[in-house]
Amino acid sequence: MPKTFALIAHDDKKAAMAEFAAAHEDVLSRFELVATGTTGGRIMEACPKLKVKRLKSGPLGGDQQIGAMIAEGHIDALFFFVDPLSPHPHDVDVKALTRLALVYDIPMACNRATAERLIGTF
Ligand SMILES: O=C(CO)COP(=O)(O)O
Repeated sequence: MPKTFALIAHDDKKAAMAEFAAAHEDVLSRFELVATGTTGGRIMEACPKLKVKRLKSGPLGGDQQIGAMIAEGHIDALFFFVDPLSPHPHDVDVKALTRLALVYDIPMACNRATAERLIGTF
């Protein structure tokens, strides 16, 4: 059974996420991928080889959906490029998601520098 990665990026970090995914397209293509709605669309535009299951957009519940998948044991790593310089209306959902990643001890990369190191471990 292939492992599943969750990919999420705040608006100011979506370009970085698309670049990251394109740089690691071959590695990512070996895994099941889920993403919040807009992030998933950007990744698929940048990476024709990747099939990404798109959930709801973050502010409309996508972060919560990924949190639920973590709680149910369906996520093996979380790549969440967080923008620490902008306010987000769904900040409580972001916090709930990162909290569940901590509760369930899921490898979590919240910036590109960490993501580059984490992806190298798979
Ligand atoms: O808001 C997000 C993460 O908190 C991301 O959602 P989108 O990928 O739909 O923009």
